[in-house]
Amino acid sequence: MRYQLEFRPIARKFRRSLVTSHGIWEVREAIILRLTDINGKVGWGEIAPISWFGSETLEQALDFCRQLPKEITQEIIYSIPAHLPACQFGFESALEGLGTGDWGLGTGDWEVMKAKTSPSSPSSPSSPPPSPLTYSALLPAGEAALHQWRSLWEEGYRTFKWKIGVGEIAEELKLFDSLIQSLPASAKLRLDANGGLNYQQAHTWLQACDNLAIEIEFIEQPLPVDQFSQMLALSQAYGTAIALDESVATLKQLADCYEKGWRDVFVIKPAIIGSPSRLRQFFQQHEIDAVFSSVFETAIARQTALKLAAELSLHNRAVGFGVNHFFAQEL
Ligand SMILES: O=C(O)CCC(=O)c1ccccc1C(=O)O
Ligand SMILES: [Mg+2]
Repeated sequence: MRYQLEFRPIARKFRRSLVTSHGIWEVREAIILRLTDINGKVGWGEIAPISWFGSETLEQALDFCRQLPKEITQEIIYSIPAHLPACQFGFESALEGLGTGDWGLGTGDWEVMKAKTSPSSPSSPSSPPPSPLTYSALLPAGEAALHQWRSLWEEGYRTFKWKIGVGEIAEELKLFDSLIQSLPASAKLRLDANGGLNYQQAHTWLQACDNLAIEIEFIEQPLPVDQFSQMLALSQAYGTAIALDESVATLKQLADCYEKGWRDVFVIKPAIIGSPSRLRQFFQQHEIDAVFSSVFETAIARQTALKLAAELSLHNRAVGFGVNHFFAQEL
């Protein structure tokens, strides 16, 4: 079977810029692609790389799309190289979705699709859509988290994630204390350092979490990717769980970390990890404690990512897809 390929770059501006220990992120760029078979059946895909996280760059993804013929085959799609993981995801999910109309995305039209995936569209709700999954809401970094959680709580979120390793540690520990004090007892909180702590600071944070009366669900990626053995030591030294995220950005990294003995939490970002079929294979072979997470994709990649989450997550972990409040407008 041959599929006609079309693709378009898109850009969406964050309502509030995303602040992590990697810096400030203002605009989410991605590529939307459409496959059409000879019967006119359409499949949508989205390539949403994050190069600072370990995937290809948007430019590399665009170059890859541009050098493809106008008509492509399944063989081409399943042989996309491992250094283009977001492309593997985008093309494979378009192929998988061919002719399906799940979640009201079953349109063949670019303009209709554009409206459906825009942040202001009612079909990309800011509250979680009905599904067996529970959702975690991403709080803004710094002090803004102290009041922002309330509106998210009202939308129905009960799990929250707060970025750390962004400001001064003493200041952040104070804010953390205030946040813990103000959150209802039934709320769950996870912390995400984006690799921004040093070994000493990681000890300080884990100690602070272990000392609380309530449980912090986990600390995500406390140390940089090259400090795997230190993170393994930390995960054995503290009661608070540690989740790897940047360390397992791609399937190869996921397999490597598992091989090297990681049995704590794994954050899985389906849209950048690589081929969905190989991700399924990995989950068939290994029972891992996985948390599925967004990369600020549109409803197109989100649909496939959440389908994978519903299929593959074993443990009762909220998925990190409560992020729509970060988006405002299309560019
Ligand atoms: O996982 C979540 O809860 C929200 C998504 C998120 O934090 C994120 C989104 C884009 C890029 C990196 C990250 C991250 O987890 O570090
Ligand atoms: Mg993270």
